[in-house]
Amino acid sequence: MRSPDSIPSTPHHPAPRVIAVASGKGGVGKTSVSINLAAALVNAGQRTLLLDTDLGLANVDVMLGLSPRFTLADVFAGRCELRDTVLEGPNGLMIVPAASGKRHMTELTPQQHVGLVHAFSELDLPIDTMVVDNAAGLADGVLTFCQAAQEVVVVVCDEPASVTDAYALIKVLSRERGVARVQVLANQVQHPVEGKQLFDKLERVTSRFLDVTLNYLGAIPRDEWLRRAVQRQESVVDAFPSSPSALAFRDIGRRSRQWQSPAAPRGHVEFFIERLIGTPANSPTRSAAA
Ligand SMILES: Nc1ncnc2c1ncn2[C@@H]1O[C@H](COP(=O)(O)OP(=O)(O)OP(=O)(O)O)[C@@H](O)[C@H]1O
Repeated sequence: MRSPDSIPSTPHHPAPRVIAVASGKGGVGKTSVSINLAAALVNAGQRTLLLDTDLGLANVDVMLGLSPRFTLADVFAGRCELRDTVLEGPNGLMIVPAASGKRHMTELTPQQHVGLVHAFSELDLPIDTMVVDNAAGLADGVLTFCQAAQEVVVVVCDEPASVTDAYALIKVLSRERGVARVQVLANQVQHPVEGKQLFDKLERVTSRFLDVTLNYLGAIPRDEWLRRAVQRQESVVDAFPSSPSALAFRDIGRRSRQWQSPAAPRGHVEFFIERLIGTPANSPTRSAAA
């Protein structure tokens, strides 16, 4: 990555809104949600970038049938700049892929996670929204990317471990990272009521023990069309636009403007912070990702 003295002056494009998708437990459909939410936002006319930060088990590129020339692993190894990793996906969706199976990529230091967050301020692309697909679990990288986003979407499904792990994630984000608002998305529901019941269950505990506001984004049905789309290496939004899950994603994407983003930066590590506060990019932590 570039050294601080070769950083260009203030970028031309306004700061995009950053949505971090996380779940605590693995396998609940977080990557499917990230891909389809990004595709739905593109459908709604937003210029969208999908960032895969699952540095140990990346799969956004595989799920979309893309063959990246460079990934984030190459950025950290100094083989390319962050901008070189950006791939063009379906309908102009931009994608920054991670690297699968590179064990050392899961061992990045907290400074390197922060460095990656700051490196995005230099990426002067015309983006309205960036969707960040996180790894499962509560590792430092997940917490840093969620903390640095304007919105955190926690994906839950109707399994006890999913609900307890989602609660554990929200608790750490709230108590240790100052996250004050979390969007909850129920996935793989059998019936719309099930999604709201899951949300109510989570909210009952968080409102009792944590200082965090939960907002219910809605539910994505368990849908055989989504599985077929995965097999075709496409988003269900593009492959089967009138399927139940595609309609639900499009509805959530359309409403995303009303999630009430905070107007001002929160004053800690944040994606595109330099652009939000309107000063030239110049952070000593920037070179940490190099
Ligand atoms: N709404 C849904 N309907 C049907 N199948 C789904 C749905 N959401 C996800 N799946 C299926 O569940 C499986 C896991 O999904 P996905 O890889 O998105 O989960 P994940 O939470 O990102 O997993 P991990 O954290 O382990 O990477 C996939 O095979 C996907 O096809």
